[in-house]
Amino acid sequence: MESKRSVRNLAESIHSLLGLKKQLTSTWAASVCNIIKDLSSEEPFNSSNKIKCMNFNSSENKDSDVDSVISKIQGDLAALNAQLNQLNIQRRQALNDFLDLKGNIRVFCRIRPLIEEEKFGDLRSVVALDSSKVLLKLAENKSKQYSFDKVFDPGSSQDEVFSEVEPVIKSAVDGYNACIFAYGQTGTGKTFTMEGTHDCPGVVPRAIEELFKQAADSNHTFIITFSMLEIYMGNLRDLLVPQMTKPTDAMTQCLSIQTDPKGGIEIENLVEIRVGDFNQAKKLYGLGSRFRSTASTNSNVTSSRSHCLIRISLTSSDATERRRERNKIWMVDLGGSERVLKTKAWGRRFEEGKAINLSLSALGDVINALQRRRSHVPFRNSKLTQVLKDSLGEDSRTLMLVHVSPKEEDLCETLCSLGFATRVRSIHLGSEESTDTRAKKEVAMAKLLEKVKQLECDRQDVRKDIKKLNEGLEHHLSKTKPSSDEHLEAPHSVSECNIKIEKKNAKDVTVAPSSQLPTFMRPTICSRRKSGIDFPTTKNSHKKISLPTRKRKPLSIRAESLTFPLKEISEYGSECSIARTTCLADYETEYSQNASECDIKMIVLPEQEKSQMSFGHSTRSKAQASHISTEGYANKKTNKVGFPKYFTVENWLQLQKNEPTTCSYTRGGKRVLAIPLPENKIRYNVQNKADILHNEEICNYDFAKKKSYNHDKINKLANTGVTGGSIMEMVIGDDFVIGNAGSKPNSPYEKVKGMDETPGSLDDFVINEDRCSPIPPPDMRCDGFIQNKDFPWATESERFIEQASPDKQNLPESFLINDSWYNPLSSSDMSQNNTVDLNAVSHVSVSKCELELEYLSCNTKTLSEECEKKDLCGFPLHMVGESRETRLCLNTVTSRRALFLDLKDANQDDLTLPFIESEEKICNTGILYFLGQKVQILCASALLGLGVQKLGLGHDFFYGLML
Ligand SMILES: Nc1ncnc2c1ncn2[C@@H]1O[C@H](COP(=O)(O)OP(=O)(O)OP(=O)(O)O)[C@@H](O)[C@H]1O
Repeated sequence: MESKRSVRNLAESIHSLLGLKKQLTSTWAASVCNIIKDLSSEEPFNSSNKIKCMNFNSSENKDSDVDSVISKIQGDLAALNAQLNQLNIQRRQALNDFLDLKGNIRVFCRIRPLIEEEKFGDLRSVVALDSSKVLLKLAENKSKQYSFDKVFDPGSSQDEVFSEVEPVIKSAVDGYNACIFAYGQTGTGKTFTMEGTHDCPGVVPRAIEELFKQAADSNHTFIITFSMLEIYMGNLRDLLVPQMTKPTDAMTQCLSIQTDPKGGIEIENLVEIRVGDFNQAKKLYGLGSRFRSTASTNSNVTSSRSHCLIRISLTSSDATERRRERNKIWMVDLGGSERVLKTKAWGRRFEEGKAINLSLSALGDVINALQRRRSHVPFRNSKLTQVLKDSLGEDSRTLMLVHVSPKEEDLCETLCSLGFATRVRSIHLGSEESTDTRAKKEVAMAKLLEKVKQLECDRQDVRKDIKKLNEGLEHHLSKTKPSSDEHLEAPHSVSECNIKIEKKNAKDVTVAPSSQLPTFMRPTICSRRKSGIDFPTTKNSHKKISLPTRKRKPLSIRAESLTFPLKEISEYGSECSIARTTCLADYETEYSQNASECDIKMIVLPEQEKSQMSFGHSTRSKAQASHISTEGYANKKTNKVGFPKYFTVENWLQLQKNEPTTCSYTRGGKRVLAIPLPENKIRYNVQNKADILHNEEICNYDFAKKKSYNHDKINKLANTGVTGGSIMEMVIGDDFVIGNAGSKPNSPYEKVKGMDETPGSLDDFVINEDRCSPIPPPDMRCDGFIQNKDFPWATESERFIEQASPDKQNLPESFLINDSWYNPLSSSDMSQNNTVDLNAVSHVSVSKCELELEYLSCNTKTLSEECEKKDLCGFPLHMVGESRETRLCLNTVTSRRALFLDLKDANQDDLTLPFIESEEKICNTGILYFLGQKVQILCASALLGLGVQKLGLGHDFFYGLML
């Protein structure tokens, strides 16, 4: 009887599936496969079987009953999933109709309430007439009216604002790009709307929360990643990576904007962290907000001095009905427009305001061009418009929240803001609608919204049923005795089934020949097939891989990034990802609705770009570590490649907290990654081999036994972002080299290879280890450097001690350097007391490099006096010298060094003026601090024998010094 019932259930399931054939997906297919598999284990129901059944013992009977129940549940599950998908489609359709009626670009206006101290005058220039109109009082008997999609009066709550944003977030779950930005005069409440406060969270936290909710409700597997950046004075800054604030911090590199042939925008080097839930995203948001550039101005105590952009990317490879496989939401808190005359900003504040105004006017130009449907839209005029390019077009949802101040004195600014917002709004409206049309539209929209809500309720009910059935299924499965391993591994639910496919295929990824696509875009296996490239050979290549038939998708569909869990590979729980990998549907790429996860996820990597893969998009300090790829250590023989891994949020936050000095740079044409190592694990012995190799934590290399090193451990460390005081560096490429960051003077590695040569492999090092000798380093140059405060030999005393007494025995109390006495014991006191107490150490030449150090003899009180004596200016920064080299003399209390720095690449005109004329201003701008840090790094690197370093500061920087 049970068997018959099962067959009937199956028939029902198949019937329901066929009825909804359009929505068939691979996950459904997997469910049906399970049912069939279970049924096939049962014999056909005939008389002989009946006799057999009669002979079954009781336990067999019981098993058979349970199997039937399982089959039934699975059948029901398949039917419910079909229903759920149907509901999803209907909801999406209704939502799209609703948003289409509303318009792709919607503009809301929020009027800030008067704050306590402003209430005194209570002269309001702008008032909300109704939910869509504002009235601006221009003069006694003159006013102007503006219409918007929604007007939020001063009393409106964050809830009310978000209720209007919500549909856009829902639409983003359906694969639409979205851009929500807050615009307005400084101090009008943009940050309040976007970020909110702890008690009244703003749009960003609410949107992220909603996103996770919607993603969970959608019955699809999503990969959600979080990035945050700011555009400060025309430069992009990653807000998830702290900017350099200490001399020992890693140098940061620029983010660059890339455009694909279809106009899609990607930001190279931007840190992208996978977030599993709202709380994780919130933590990252908190981290990013901390690093944002804010300052007090006359208009706002905590004025944002930059545009802050939050990007949430969603990827779902199993939701074929989504608009795109990978889409993104930008949430932008624009810097406030301000009239410099009014804010009386000067110096840096003035420059910031200018940069903000410039980019806002570029945004205005773009919007103007879009509005007039010009053939040329000037996206390239500012970084802001470049970044938002693909989110401001027709195929995306744009939401602008214009903020205005109610104060009469802000009338001019309010007029500008409202004018700008009206222009934006007219992009989609063309001419103003009649009241009748508008009323009809409102009714239609209300109906659609009601329908969406109803469908969401239905969806919720179905999901509850699915949950119950899944629990029942698990319960019954646990009762059944596994008959084979295969049975044990049978996926219990649809989602588990997906994961299994992903895991399996992740192991089978291989390398394939190059393609013409830009760095951040790679063809999929599909495009390889089409272009005649062989299917990759895998570990299991003897097994023929059958590919499902493919259907063409519309050309506009693009799969940009695919990520999948690889739990058994990474014990840190981080997810493996083919980050920044784009396959364009119109670029030789076939895309299939029915393609298995395997097909989509096998990404072809050009051979010569193997080593770039993990770094192509993460050339910046900690971003390096976040995306470090096992492929950096790929075994050449097997050609096997791993994937870059997203940092887990916890690891990332931990990393920021401990402020490690992870850094990457290029040396001798090789990419070098320096990662922090656990504290107290490395023994420093200048006279010996690369100390790093003695560290059991890092590698098993034993010099005596010449055991080989351990790739895995290094990989793990790189991926977990172990923090601590010491650093190892490695060259990422065909092989890797490890050595000591900071290039210890007597490093055998340097001795063997020289810093200006391509670093050798570890084997080179081992072969030559006997030749190491404590000879001072050769004259060296390199493109980058890393310095860590915890390197004992980074201090002058160590270095001089080593020079004076290599074996550290019989240390002299002081020793002579160039006719001056240096007391190593006094150095620590000096730094603590912030005084300069050296006994006139002058002109220490570090090897043959072009950098000279001069130590001054003075203390804090007599600093100026001493400087004058030495014919130096008493001000913190002064230019000395002329001729071929520009000599910059830094003489700060803390650095207690003067440095003659080679700045020949810098523009002389830029340099001369500020240093001589604007010392006070320099102090006030804060740039000096930054420059000081840089110079300190240079000092330290000179002491380490690294030679001349470039300052890495453009003309903009020096221009800034003049302010
Ligand atoms: N709707 C509101 N309700 C209560 N307080 C508000 C509201 N809008 C703004 N404020 C308050 O006004 C002040 C300025 O707001 P906010 O910093 O968000 O302005 P802003 O537009 O982001 O300024 P800037 O462009 O200079 O960064 C803050 O103290 C904020 O709390």
